[in-house]
Amino acid sequence: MSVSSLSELRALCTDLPAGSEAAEHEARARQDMLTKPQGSLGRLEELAIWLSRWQGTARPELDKVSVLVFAGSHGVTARGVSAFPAEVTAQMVANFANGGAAINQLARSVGATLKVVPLDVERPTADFTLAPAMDEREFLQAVSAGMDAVEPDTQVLCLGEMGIGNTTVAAAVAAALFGGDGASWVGRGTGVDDEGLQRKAGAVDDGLARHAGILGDPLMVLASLGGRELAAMFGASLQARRNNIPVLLDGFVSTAACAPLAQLAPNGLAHAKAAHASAEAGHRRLLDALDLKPLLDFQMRLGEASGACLAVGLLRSALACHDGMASFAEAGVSEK
Ligand SMILES: O=C(O)c1ccc[n+]([C@@H]2O[C@H](COP(=O)([O-])O)[C@@H](O)[C@H]2O)c1
Ligand SMILES: Cc1cc2nc[nH]c2cc1C
Repeated sequence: MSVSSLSELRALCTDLPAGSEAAEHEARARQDMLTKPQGSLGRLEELAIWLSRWQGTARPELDKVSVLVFAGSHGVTARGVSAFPAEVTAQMVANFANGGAAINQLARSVGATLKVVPLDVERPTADFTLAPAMDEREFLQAVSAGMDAVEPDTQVLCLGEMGIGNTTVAAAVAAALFGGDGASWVGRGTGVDDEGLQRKAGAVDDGLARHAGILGDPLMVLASLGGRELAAMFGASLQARRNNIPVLLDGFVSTAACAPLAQLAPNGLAHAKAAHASAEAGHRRLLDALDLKPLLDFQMRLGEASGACLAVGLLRSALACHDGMASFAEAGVSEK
């Protein structure tokens, strides 16, 4: 689908389906009949019920798990904000294609299909400290690419990215959406030293000052301070919602990219779970601001949808119980 104006995109974001309350209700009733004290499987129960709501059935399935990794390049890398050179983004796209990256192994290990979508990686966005990262046309193109990448029969979507410099970009987006200065949102990303960390905070502060006039508009924030892969993840999360597809968010960058949806519509991210708490400094604060509780805390800070992929195993375990357990009546076990 090609979104041709910001107003069209805004309208799409405010008219979102809410999932099936009936399926959620039925799934909860089933959980309460299974041979365990009610609630004793904790968040595993919640996951099965969440999948039921968004798949619209009390017996959800995970035969088609998709991992989308969007890649983009960033003008702000000129400010020395990453421990790695900008060309690593294109090099890693080649590595994904050759099957050599972490996400290739993780996706295979959980039976997920991996699609990598490079977005003009040879043409960086503008440095957001000097100009809007993307103009409206470029932004809408990236959002549309994200929407188009979502296959409607997907049963769970893992959303991730690759883009040298994008933890600075994500910090700028988070600061613009939720307030606070650069220093309060930046982290070490791929491993910058103390001076690099200061350069990151300075870049975010300069970006906030340059774009002060649009900070109240979540879509303009994403266009002006974001990047193509962030815009695409936003588009993919929107398209997933339009198709009632549950989403696993990955780390700081993936969460920041999708955060505007929560500001544009009440419960805009109800179809999404935070798969993990990234080791990137700002992630917990961002998750708190969005009222998202991470499923895992593995000190991961890779990106690539790696954390999201890891959480697919939890979903499979949740459904194994939801599907396979006997009820008290079936098993002849006495209730309390
Ligand atoms: O999303 C996260 O939590 C995350 C935390 C640290 C690093 N990353 C990945 O590292 C790259 C960005 O780091 P940097 O230092 O270049 O801003 C980018 O390719 C991300 O996928 C991602
Ligand atoms: C090697 C490398 C792999 C990555 N994957 C996601 N971000 C990355 C950053 C680097 C530097």
